[in-house]
Amino acid sequence: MSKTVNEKINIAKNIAKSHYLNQATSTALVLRDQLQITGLLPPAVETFDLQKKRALIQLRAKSTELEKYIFLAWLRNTNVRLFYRLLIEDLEEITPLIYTPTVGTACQEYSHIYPFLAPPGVHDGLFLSLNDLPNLKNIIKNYNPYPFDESLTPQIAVITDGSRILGLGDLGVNGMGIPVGKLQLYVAGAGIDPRRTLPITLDLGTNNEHNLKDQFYLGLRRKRGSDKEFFSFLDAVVKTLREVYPELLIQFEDFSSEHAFELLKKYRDNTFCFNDDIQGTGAVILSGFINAVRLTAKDIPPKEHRILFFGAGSAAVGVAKQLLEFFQIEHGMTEADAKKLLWLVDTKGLVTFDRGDKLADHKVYFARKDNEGQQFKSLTEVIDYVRPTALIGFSSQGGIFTEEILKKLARLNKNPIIFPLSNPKNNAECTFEQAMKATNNQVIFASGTMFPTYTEPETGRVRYPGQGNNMYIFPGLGLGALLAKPRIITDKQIYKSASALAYSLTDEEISLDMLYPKLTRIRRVSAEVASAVIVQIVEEGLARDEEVIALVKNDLEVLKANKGPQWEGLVRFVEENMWDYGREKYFDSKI
Ligand SMILES: O=C([O-])CC(=O)C(=O)O
Ligand SMILES: [Mg+2]
Repeated sequence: MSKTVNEKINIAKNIAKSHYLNQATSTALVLRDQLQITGLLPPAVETFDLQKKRALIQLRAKSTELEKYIFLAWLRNTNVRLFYRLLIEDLEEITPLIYTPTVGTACQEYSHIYPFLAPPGVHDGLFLSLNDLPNLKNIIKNYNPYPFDESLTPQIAVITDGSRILGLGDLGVNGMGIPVGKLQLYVAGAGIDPRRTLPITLDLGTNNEHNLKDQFYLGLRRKRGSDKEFFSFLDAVVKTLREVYPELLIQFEDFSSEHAFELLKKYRDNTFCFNDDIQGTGAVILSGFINAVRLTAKDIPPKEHRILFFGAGSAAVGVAKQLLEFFQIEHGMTEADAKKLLWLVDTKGLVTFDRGDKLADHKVYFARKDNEGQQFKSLTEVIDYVRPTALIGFSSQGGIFTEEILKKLARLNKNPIIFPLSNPKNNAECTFEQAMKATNNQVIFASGTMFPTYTEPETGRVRYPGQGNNMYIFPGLGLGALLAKPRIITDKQIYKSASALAYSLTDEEISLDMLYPKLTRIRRVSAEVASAVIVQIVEEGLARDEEVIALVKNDLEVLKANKGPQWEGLVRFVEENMWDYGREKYFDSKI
């Protein structure tokens, strides 16, 4: 419904200081008069381009990554569209500043940098503490970043309890940087409307002694309580969120492993939700693995891979489960045979049935039974025993893939697959450069946080590290689900997101041996991921959006008649539904 000029001005007056519609120095003089803000801005009227240029210069003048993070947070909270223009147009430069690795430092420092994050009236996200239990509904309604348009209710919430932030452990409410950061990637990567995102941090206390002693720590000063307390609080939060926003998609993020698995089990069949660390990371690594299998196919038949996980938390087990599906679906293996290709190592060594300790539930399924009573403790011992073709790190132990380990892998394989996936950068098990040098440039590599490219000294050839980060999956997965409107997210939808990502590589990317597409293509890639998810939702009979159902059926017919490229109509529809910083112009100088 289009608004009349007067309505627009009324809205504008109400929100003259709105961070969303703020055009600052781009506001036309006539509009400044109408809004009664003449004199409150310097006289020059600038273009959006010039504003962006100044913002970039200011950003680049900051001397530390944390200062850049603070600057960008301030920009986002005062001028949303300028911020997103910067992020979208300079994605490779800005993403590491708002997300991993810098977001890790920002979370560690959150209580110290807090006052500079949000000007009055602007909220970074919603905090729900145990003390809020009696009043959850009203508090949830307090979070309303755009009260002037009732259609702009939240569509996606990213929720953490701060108990396992990246590989940094329990950071309590300081974990707020993560939901905020992830939702910015939803906007940049898949065009979710920034006004419809809801970052939530739950405060159930923290076991982080450093935070508890820090005078500036902004959360409850108490330790985390029992599982019973945790699950009943989560029940109340999820139930109330669904009452207030029945169509809300919930992304669980950075919960401690045990809780993460339990929450997913509890809610996956009755709530519109997924877990990013288990399912999103699982999908993104599966996708990189599909391409790694392709690259090594002439030397290793897919069914002969031997995959060693160093680290056995939520992400590792999530990836292992998806690889299991891959070998069954794509290579016709039985579940039992596929499981034999996977080994898990935790802090006590190779995960075996007869190790003598009580295994956490999520590890039991993958515990080896064929170890003939032998136990293997150190990584070196395990590697000598398993002789892996692929080594996947989820240990949060920076540098643990030493030169010796990397060389061992290179002796065992022509092209060893090495994925040091722990975040942020300092926790990565090795760097790209180390892996290239130790393997004579033969490694097939992906990390969780992006490393720089590597130039082979002998040939001058530039090599590209893969970034196996779930930011290639969750934005597209979320967008697809929001458009098709299923009531739940199924494993098959997640699987389809992974294969769509794997097959989204262009010929150029394939010729460069890349495992993942270039980050600069993220919107197109997200559209392809979203489309694959939508098709799956329709095929499962779960779609509730008539337009989407009709589109998929139409594309199917075109496909059957061999008339055009697969799902092109759908991909276009998805792209048309992406928010863009330039699309709305309430403050156009014409009004
Ligand atoms: O945020 C990231 O970079 C990936 C992720 O979910 C995690 O490490 O927990
Ligand atoms: Mg995470």
